[in-house]
Amino acid sequence: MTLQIAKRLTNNIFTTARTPTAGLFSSLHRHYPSTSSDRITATLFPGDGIGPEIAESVKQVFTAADVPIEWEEHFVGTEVDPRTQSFVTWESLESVRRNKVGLKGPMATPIGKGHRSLNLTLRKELNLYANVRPCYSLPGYKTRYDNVNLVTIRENTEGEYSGLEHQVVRGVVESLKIITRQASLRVAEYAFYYAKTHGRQRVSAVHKANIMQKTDGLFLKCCREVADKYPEIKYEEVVIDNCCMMLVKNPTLFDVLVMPNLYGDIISDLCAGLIGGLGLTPSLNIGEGGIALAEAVHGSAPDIAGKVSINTTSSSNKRPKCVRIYLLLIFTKGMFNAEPL
Ligand SMILES: NC(=O)C1=CN([C@@H]2O[C@H](COP(=O)(O)OP(=O)(O)OC[C@H]3O[C@@H](n4cnc5c(N)ncnc54)[C@H](O)[C@@H]3O)[C@@H](O)[C@H]2O)C=CC1
Ligand SMILES: CC(C)CC(=O)C(=O)O
Repeated sequence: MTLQIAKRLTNNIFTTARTPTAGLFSSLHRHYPSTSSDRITATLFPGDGIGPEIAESVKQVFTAADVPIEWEEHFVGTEVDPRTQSFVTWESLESVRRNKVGLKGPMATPIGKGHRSLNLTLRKELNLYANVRPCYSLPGYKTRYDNVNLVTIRENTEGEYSGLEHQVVRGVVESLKIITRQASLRVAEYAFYYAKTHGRQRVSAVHKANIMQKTDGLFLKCCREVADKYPEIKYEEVVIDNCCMMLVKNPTLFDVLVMPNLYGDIISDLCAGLIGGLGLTPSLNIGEGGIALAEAVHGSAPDIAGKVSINTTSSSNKRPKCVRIYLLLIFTKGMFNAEPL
């Protein structure tokens, strides 16, 4: 039944998405076995703000669709766990490590104060090194562009989000941007492997190496090294500011984009805007050892939480939110075609 629903939905949705649906279905087969005795256990973090509302819909959809899945629900703790130095508990991390697959709602982080970001804890502790964010125009959903079909792949563990900030003297603070060869190579490897296994033609590395010569320079060097191993994939480099302009002017100029952490955070929101908003874009955090933790691109949206106005496609679109969430999962399951490193 799951596959029938998936097929009907994807036939409607993916006709213009030009995604390799055959691969999508084989991956669904792999991950949703046909016998109900083979149940998948997945970790579920309802998260904050609109997160619990979304999580509730996911559960309802999966129950209605008879998906053979058991949710292992985990909530953010009320006290800092000394083992993680975060409100994310050690038991939650162990659940994802054990199940290898999970879905997380958005988690709020206070601005400019407070505890270690919950998202950063998950990404760093679970080594979720690549954040894959596909962005496709949805048929029937009119925006300025009809033909967006790109994927951003964001380095997810370091860069500007290393969480290393301190005061040098009063009135002067420093934030360290860390770029390592190891993390840059593995995200570049993932991007090229993803491009190859998804029939994509081109990988663009997004950077600001003209100014950040050492950090972004190393990132580019790693991308070039990996590019040499994939002669069949066209490789190019685009400066981040120019990339923003090109994306807004003509998103079809891009295929797969790989970039350091902060740029990926910003560019993926920009891309969501191209196709209608943050309610439309899924993402999958890929970790070492085959971990895959799916989440939406958006945050906890405190401004609309509890108002039953979560925009899952758009306020003017009548597609129910549960369908959108189901699609999100189908999208993210499709990403399993690229084997994690
Ligand atoms: N992966 C995660 O868990 C993320 C968490 N955050 C956290 O979320 C909190 C709120 O962050 P914001 O900057 O406000 O970003 P946000 O993504 O939560 O919201 C930005 C705007 O988009 C709207 N929006 C978001 N999701 C929507 C949806 N599904 N349907 C309709 N409208 C939607 C919101 O109403 C808001 O106007 C912060 O604490 C932030 O740190 C932010 C981004 C990602
Ligand atoms: C709060 C951030 C670390 C998360 C974020 O902005 C994102 O996932 O896009």
